[in-house]
Amino acid sequence: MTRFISIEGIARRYPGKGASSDTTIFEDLWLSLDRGEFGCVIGHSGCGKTTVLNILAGLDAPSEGTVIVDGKAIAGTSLDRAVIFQSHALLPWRSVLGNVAYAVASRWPAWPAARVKDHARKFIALVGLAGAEHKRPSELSGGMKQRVGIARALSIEPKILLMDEPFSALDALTRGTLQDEVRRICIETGQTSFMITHDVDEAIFLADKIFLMTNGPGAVLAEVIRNPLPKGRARADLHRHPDYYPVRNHIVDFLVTRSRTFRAATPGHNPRQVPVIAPGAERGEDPAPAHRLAAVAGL
Ligand SMILES: Nc1ncnc2c1ncn2[C@@H]1O[C@H](COP(=O)(O)OP(=O)(O)OP(=O)(O)O)[C@@H](O)[C@H]1O
Repeated sequence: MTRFISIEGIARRYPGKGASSDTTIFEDLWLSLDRGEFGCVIGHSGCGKTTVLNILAGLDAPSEGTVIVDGKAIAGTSLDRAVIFQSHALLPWRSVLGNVAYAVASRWPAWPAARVKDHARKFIALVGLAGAEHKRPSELSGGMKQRVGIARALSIEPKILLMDEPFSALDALTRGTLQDEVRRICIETGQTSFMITHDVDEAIFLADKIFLMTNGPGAVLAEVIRNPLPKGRARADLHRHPDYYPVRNHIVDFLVTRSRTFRAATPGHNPRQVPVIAPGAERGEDPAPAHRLAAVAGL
């Protein structure tokens, strides 16, 4: 089956200082997403999550391996891949409309100004900022700025939305509201998305697939969790679903212990055949071994 995003055996190494050998941040990483899927990467600081996202964005290049998006190997940045960072990076001298319209005009340079503005307004409304089009970034709250960042990224109708901890700088209430909006928009628009988070609940709420990375250096993709929660899940009720704690406990156990010991404890691990598991999918049983799916994370 052809995957929409296919990361094929990538590694990232940095040269060592002086005579010392190279440092391998992660290696032999294989993972894939189908069109319209939402993937989240979880792993400890330094395992290379941002590096993977930067490689997908074309901002960095792998030392080995290839990334294929929609059938083509990526080379450099592209408006097909939009990135939302933790800090919003808005142009301070432009209004909300100006910031989003700037991206739209870059994507479709031949469009007349009125069409660019109409298109930008549609996405500003989609993130709940209708009425704030004329405001400058200095007049907006952190949450509103991040909404502008989301509108700007979505307005160019990217093939992939890449998000690097987009909500981590926001207060809990705003974070929750924006998680709801991103989920709604991604489902409504069929947006393929790849996100880094340290927040286990955020991953369980948003993701179809959760990629668990071991600690770096020399990190590997250990497992892929196929989220067993129903598509129509609501954030407020997440903890009431019978599959919620099995998934959460599995991820937390991984982060607390197995992310550190995984490589030594799993000598037969095949990075191309990473287990795909759905903890708790058949309720009340020991999750991990019982529900290993036959599928693999790579090709
Ligand atoms: N230019 C560089 N030269 C050497 N090492 C680098 C360079 N850039 C990044 N690294 C190292 O690569 C590793 C992975 O960095 P990365 O930011 O991808 O990790 P991360 O998992 O996203 O971490 P965090 O969760 O803290 O954001 C880190 O140990 C970092 O020090």
